[in-house]
Amino acid sequence: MAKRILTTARVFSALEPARISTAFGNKLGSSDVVKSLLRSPISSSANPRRFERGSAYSTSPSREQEASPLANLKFDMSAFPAENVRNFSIIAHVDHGKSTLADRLLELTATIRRGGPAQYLDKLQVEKDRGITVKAQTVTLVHEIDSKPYLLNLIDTPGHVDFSYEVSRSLSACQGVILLVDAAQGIQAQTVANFYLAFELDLAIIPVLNKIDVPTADPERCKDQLQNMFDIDPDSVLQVSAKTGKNLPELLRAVIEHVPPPRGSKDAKLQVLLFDCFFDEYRGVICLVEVINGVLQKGDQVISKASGKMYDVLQVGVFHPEPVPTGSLHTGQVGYIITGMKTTREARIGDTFCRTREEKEVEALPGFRPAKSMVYAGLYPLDASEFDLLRIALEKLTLNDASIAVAQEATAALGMGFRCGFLGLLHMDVVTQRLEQEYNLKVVVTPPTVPYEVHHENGTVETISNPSQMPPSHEVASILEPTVIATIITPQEYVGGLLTLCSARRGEQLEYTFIDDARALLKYRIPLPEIVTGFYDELKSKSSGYASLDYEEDKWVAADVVQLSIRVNGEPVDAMTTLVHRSKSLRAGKDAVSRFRDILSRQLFQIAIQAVVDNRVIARETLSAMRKDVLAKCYGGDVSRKRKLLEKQKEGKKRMKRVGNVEIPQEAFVGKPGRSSPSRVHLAIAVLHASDFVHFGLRALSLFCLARRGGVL
Ligand SMILES: Nc1nc2c(ncn2[C@@H]2O[C@H](COP(=O)(O)OP(=O)(O)OP(=O)(O)O)[C@@H](O)[C@H]2O)c(=O)[nH]1
Repeated sequence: MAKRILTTARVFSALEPARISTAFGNKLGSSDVVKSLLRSPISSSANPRRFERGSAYSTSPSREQEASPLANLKFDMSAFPAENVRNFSIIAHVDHGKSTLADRLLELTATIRRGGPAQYLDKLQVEKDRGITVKAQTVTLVHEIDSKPYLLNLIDTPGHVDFSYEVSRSLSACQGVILLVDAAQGIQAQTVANFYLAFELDLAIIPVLNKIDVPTADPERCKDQLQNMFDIDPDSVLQVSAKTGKNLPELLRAVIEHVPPPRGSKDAKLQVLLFDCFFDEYRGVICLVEVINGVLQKGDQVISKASGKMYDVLQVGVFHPEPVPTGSLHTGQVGYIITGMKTTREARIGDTFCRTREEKEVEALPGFRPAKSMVYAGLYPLDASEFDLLRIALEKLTLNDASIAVAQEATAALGMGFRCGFLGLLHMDVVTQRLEQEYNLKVVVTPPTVPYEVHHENGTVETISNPSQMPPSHEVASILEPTVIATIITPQEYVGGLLTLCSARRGEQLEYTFIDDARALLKYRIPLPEIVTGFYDELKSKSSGYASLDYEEDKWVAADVVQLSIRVNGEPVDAMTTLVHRSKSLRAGKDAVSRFRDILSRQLFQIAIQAVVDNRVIARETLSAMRKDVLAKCYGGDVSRKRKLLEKQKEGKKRMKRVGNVEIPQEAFVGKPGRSSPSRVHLAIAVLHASDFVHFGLRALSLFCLARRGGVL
């Protein structure tokens, strides 16, 4: 099928015999021609202030020392007409080497010094810790070929499925992509998804095999896969090593020769696409833009086509790799503008800016669909007194990441907190890690759930993201759940296990093809709730880690969904309420009560843990009472004395059962995301159920009194 669709793909023959005599590592970007295009150094006062610490673009002093001396020079943007501009992106599956390749390209063009920190563009602490890209980054490079200077705008994109929205947005500011494939791993699920993203946008695609230095690399097999899947001519595939730098000058030449220049006209009326933004503590919102037509200058007054608000352009610049003010951006160029916007909510991604006086004559660009939350979870401060700190931290995080949806909520078990919507489980994990690292906040995360569309008997429709808000079943006409189209690529020997997994997860098979003689591609429509409950982990374990997964949202379908609640000694634990498919409710109920039993510590009285669906107990576990050996001090064989002591103990326990309450450790509330559990979300300290420490004090006191009155416990 892919073959049929893709016969017209604009995949270019990337390779010609290397014509660049400069060896890898030469500072091409600082050649005389390039230098002449850079104006004199700007004064230190005009130097961009360092961006907010912890923000997407924060820089540490060591980073600045590593940055190119050219970062302190001012570009003469008019020296780069549109035909000398190339806007391109690197797209690939997770870990296929995008950020490493970006590093090498930055070094090759003398944008940063060689031997600096790895993955230069991955600036968030969480990106460095996990070795993944979360936020797309834009950087402007200057490169000279055949004595002609080019301005290259490179966007490094994330590879994980959660951030594919970020990729699609970034691609709208590009005319071409480097489709990077790990030569040892071959095509993976995100390779396919990203290829189609670029293909649908009609971008030039430069196929590149990376990691050819790895002994297990098999470039020929990968070329076959590219041909089978995407109809790419094997001779057009470039082979590089981002690690050693092999063939990278040729890659830059291929970009310049095969990515078309931006199509806009410098004489047309100003039209600017806003494709991303982030917040800087000192300068407010920084908008990342591509000038589609005309020339944008500092001091211009522009208007947003989406909101009708007017803004003065206070600063214009490019990232090289740190922000460098340029005073203007010309047709086709990608850079940033500062307009004095106060919040990132004001900057509508996909918006068009034009000159205020030309508003009527300039059309709005098509824009993007808004980011949608796929997974919801409750975030509660570990220490209830930190609620305000959590609110402030979430406000700050959402300034830089508008894809997090936040609404305040409260539960009896965990107190005040927030119900947050995320792009996926990894996104959720990243946000909780950032709360800890950047704001020193420890949070409890409840089990993730997906939104459901509830059609009421009275004809109204609402989307529910909190399971405890599900109306009683007699008020509900139908419930719809979201589904995704999942693409799985796996070595052939694991196909059987994965087919079983997909059908156990209520999947509907759409496609089953082979991408070469050893690997298969499976396409399934799977309900999203099945994906967020450990699907990825199971997929990896069933395929010994070899299968890869990508998914995109699909339609909403009717589902028999029920509310599963957990009761401890008859008291519902609202934070543990979940929505599950009826066919899975028994299994889920049994799992939940047995997990609870393992987590709860035994008390001096019996604890009943029940799973309830439609007011019916479907699973139960009983945690027996801890038994104090009241006979320990009773020497000799006086049976009646022993019996008396045991009777007293029994009586005491009965009374305790009535008044006693149960400590539920925080671990019980922590969600078990499918990909990786929020390990850093502090399971160490047990928190008290419902009421906090004051209540606990009172309870301890009453237990103590009881014990005194009962004589024996
Ligand atoms: N041997 C070898 N290793 C490489 C090469 N390119 C990248 N790597 C390694 O592969 C791993 C992943 O590289 P990254 O650059 O982080 O991959 P990525 O595609 O940016 O990852 P995400 O942003 O998470 O999607 C790192 O350990 C790199 O050092 C290469 O050409 N050869």
